[in-house]
Parts: sequence; structure tokens; C-alpha cells
Amino acid sequence: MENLFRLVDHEDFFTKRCIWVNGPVIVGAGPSGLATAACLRDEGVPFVVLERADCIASLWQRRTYDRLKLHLPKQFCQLPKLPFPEDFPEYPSKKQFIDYLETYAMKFEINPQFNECVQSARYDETSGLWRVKTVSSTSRNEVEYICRWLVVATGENAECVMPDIEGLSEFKGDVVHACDYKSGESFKGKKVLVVGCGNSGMELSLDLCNHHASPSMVVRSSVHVLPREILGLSTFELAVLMLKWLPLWLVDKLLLIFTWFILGNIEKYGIKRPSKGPLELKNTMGKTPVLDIGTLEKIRSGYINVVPGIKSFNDRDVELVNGEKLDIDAVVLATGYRSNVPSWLQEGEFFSKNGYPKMPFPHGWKGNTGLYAVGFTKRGLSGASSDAVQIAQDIGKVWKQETKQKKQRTTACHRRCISQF
Ligand SMILES: Cc1cc2nc3c(=O)[nH]c(=O)nc-3n(C[C@H](O)[C@H](O)[C@H](O)COP(=O)(O)OP(=O)(O)OC[C@H]3O[C@@H](n4cnc5c(N)ncnc54)[C@H](O)[C@@H]3O)c2cc1C
Ligand SMILES: NC(=O)C1=CN([C@@H]2O[C@H](COP(=O)(O)OP(=O)(O)OC[C@H]3O[C@@H](n4cnc5c(N)ncnc54)[C@H](OP(=O)(O)O)[C@@H]3O)[C@@H](O)[C@H]2O)C=CC1
Ligand SMILES: O=C(O)C(=O)Cc1c[nH]c2ccccc12
Repeated sequence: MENLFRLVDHEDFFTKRCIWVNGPVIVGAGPSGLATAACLRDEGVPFVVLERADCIASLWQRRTYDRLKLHLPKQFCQLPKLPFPEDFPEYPSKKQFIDYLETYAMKFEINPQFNECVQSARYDETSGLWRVKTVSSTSRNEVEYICRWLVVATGENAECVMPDIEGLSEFKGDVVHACDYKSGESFKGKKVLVVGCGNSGMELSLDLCNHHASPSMVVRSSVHVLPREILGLSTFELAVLMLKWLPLWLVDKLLLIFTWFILGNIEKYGIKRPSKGPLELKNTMGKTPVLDIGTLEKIRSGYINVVPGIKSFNDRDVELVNGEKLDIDAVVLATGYRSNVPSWLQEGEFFSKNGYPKMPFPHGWKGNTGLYAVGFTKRGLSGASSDAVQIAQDIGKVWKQETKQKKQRTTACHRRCISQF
């Protein structure tokens, strides 16, 4: 590592360093950051990956529940340049996915700077360079990285959404967000209110049931629930196949017809369907349909109670919008996630205030001034992979041109850097 300057604050014993990076800085060592790094490695472009956690794929390793499996078939979840092992099942478990990512990082020699949380990043017009400031999560040490390219790979799930519901802070039982829920074991015999009915709310309600807790799941608006498989084929794969030949509206209609035959009328259990079709809703609003892995059966048999929106909490119970009161012991907030980009990226042209690129898919991966975004298209791991490939090609083109020119000009001039070769 090269220190352009190093300050030691003697009163507080923390250091400030400034580092020139020859190549892009990638913020985030989740699947998106790893995929971009691997593709850059293939292009021969050096890079630095900054990660706030102490491991790769921290969402998967630290902030997901034990029973989690990928819910799309493996061919739609693998990262570029390394297929999943043959012996992986169609829906790999969380452990298998993490093992794959560890192998991936090792194969492409990706060694992130761990425990470095990016606090700010701004483009310096004068020098035409990005200034990326990090603070260590284990000490108070600060580093400023200076680079030409900045790849934002902090993800759509960077922060948990905590709902602001009247009385929630007065509730006396345990309240956990889905990101801190590991298993239903600690809820055995308890009455648990699960707030939210996306894939997290549905799967956690099932897990609670399997651990002999009594979940009530809040469905405040509407949601598309589809079977994970239709006629022995994964619903996602079937949709992808049908989209090759048919318009989206027709695929949506067909999916709902198949669903009706397999799941029946689920409105009678309190689960209203949105007026837009599942794929249209995913494309326009980014709302992922639920792929059912057994929750509906538990709802049908009465083990999971579906309830409408929440009015307020009291110290031991909850009042619903229909006036009904429920005694509960604990609350699981499966209320979703948000991007954290606005909290650190000082830029208002490419990213919008909600932390997503302003340009819709497929134009949202490249900004001006060397800024890129990977994994913000609400298209899961396959969307992240295709962003990564494009970003690496784009940077690689410029890199190769310039390296060629530089070689022609002089072979003596070397810039030292901390980038990984
Ligand atoms: C429970 C769950 C299950 C999912 N299952 C699937 C699935 O089956 N199939 C699918 O396609 N998609 C799935 N997804 C979608 C998910 O978005 C992807 O799986 C994937 O994790 C996205 O990768 P990412 O690298 O973009 O984001 P993340 O995995 O969230 O990685 C981002 C990384 O950036 C780091 N970071 C954030 N802010 C900073 C900062 N300021 N400084 C430094 N580092 C920072 C984080 O610590 C994190 O390690 C699932 C999501 C969830 C929540
Ligand atoms: N096995 C897998 O692969 C899994 C994948 N995932 C993925 O992770 C991502 C995040 O999913 P998830 O965590 O479910 O988040 P989502 O954003 O999909 O769902 C959030 C849910 O919380 C509800 N909600 C939010 N605020 C409130 C409130 N104040 N009162 C009542 N309800 C509220 C929303 O309702 P409303 O719609 O009315 O706003 C919605 O039902 C998704 O892309 C999902 O597919 C998640 C789990 C498992
Ligand atoms: O799991 C997720 O969050 C995803 O975004 C994966 C995904 C991308 N497109 C979809 C369409 C239907 C269901 C899941 C997905």
C-alpha cells in the first residue's frame, strides 16, 4: 500500500491516509461487486473493492435466515465466468451459495478491503477524479481513495426498512427485522405478528409455523403469489421461455391461469391480487411476486392467520385497521430494504433520491464521469451479472487503449498503486 500522506492524530490515535488507485474502486463485496471484479480481472484491469463488513456477501452471510434457499433455479443465479457446481441442486441453499461465492472470490483473486465503510464519494471536477472516503468499522482510521472510475455495488438491500407505526416503540415484546431473524426456534409457542407479505414475510411465517409458533401475517395491500413450479418447470423459467414468443401481458395472463389451477382462489384467505399482472408489476414497480414454497398450504390449513393493515401497537397487543385487536408476544418486521447510496454518494445526476439510477433498465449501469452502478435493476442476481459484464467491458476498452498508448510513449513511467493484479 502506498501512503501519499499519513496523519496520526496523537490525541485520539487514529490515522488518515490517502491512496491512489490505479483502476476502478468498487464499493461493496456482495455478488454484484464480486461479479464486476471478476470480469475486470478477465479484462486485465486492476481494482480495489471496499466492503463495510468483515466478509464477502455480508447480506447472505450475516443478514439472512437459516432456511433460505435461492428461489430462482441455479442457472439464473450464477455469476459470470463460473457456473455452479454440477452437483448443486436446482435451488441451492444459502450455505451452498456462500460456498460458491467464496470459491468465486478465490478463483478471481478478489481480496476486498474489509471493515471499510464508504462515508462519502464525490467527483472532483478539477482533477477529473473520484475521492472516496472510508472509515474503518473496527478503528476510527480514515482513508481517502482517489480513482478515475467508481463502481457502486452496495445493493438494493443495503439498509432495512423500519416502518413508522404508532405505538411500536411502546410494544413490550421482541421486535426484529427479517435481516436479524435466523430461525423460528426462539419463537416456539409464541404468537408472532409478521409485518409484510413479500418473499421474506411469507417464508418467515412458514419457518415460524415449522417451529411451532403461531404467526399472523399482515397483508396491508395486495400481492401476487405464484407457485414456484408449474407443470414440473420452474415458474420463472416458464415465464422466460414464454416471453420469447409471447407479449408480456399474455404471459402474465397465462401465469395467472396456471396459478389459479394450482393454488385456487387465494382471495378468500385475505390475499388480494394486484390489478397489474406479476411480470408487469415487477417491471414497472420492481415488486417481486412471491414464489410459494409452502406458506399457502399453512394458510389454508389455518396455521398462519392472514390479517389486514396495522392501526397501532399497545404494550402487549396490536390493533388492526378493521378494529380487531390481537394479543401478540413478538413482532417480525418483513418490511423490506432500501439502497443507502444517497447517504454517501455526493452526486445528483445519475442516481435519484431513492438511491437507484434514474435511467430505466437497460440504461442504468453507466453514468458520466466514470460512475457505474451494478445490481440496481430489480432483476436479482442475473441482472447484476449482466451489469457487471457490461461495466467491465466498458472500462476494459478504455484501459486497454490507454495502456497501449502509455507503452508506446514510455516504458519507464510506472505508477505505484494498491490495486490487485
Ligand atoms: C433474503 C433475500 C433473498 C434473495 N434471494 C434471491 C434469489 O434467490 N435470486 C436472486 O436473483 N436474487 C435474490 N435476492 C436479491 C439480492 O439482491 C441478491 O441476491 C444479491 O444479494 C444482490 O447482490 P448485491 O451485491 O447487489 O447486494 P448485496 O448482496 O446486498 O451486497 C452489497 C454489499 O455492499 C456492502 N456495502 C453497503 N454499503 C456499503 C458502504 N457504504 N461501504 C462499503 N460497503 C458497503 C454491504 O455490506 C454488502 O456486502 C435476495 C435478496 C434477499 C434479501
Ligand atoms: N428465497 C428467496 O430467494 C427470497 C428472496 N427475497 C427477495 O428479497 C427482496 C426483498 O424481499 P422482502 O424482504 O420480502 O421485501 P419486499 O419489499 O418485497 O416486501 C415488503 C413487504 O412489507 C410490506 N410493508 C412495508 N411496510 C409495511 C407496513 N408499515 N405495514 C404493513 N406492511 C408493510 C409491504 O407491503 P406493500 O406491498 O403494501 O408495501 C410488502 O408486503 C425481494 O426481491 C425478494 O424477492 C426475500 C426472501 C426470500
Ligand atoms: O429474488 C429477487 O428479488 C429477484 O429479484 C429475482 C427475480 C428477478 N425477476 C423475478 C421475477 C419473478 C420472481 C423473482 C424475480
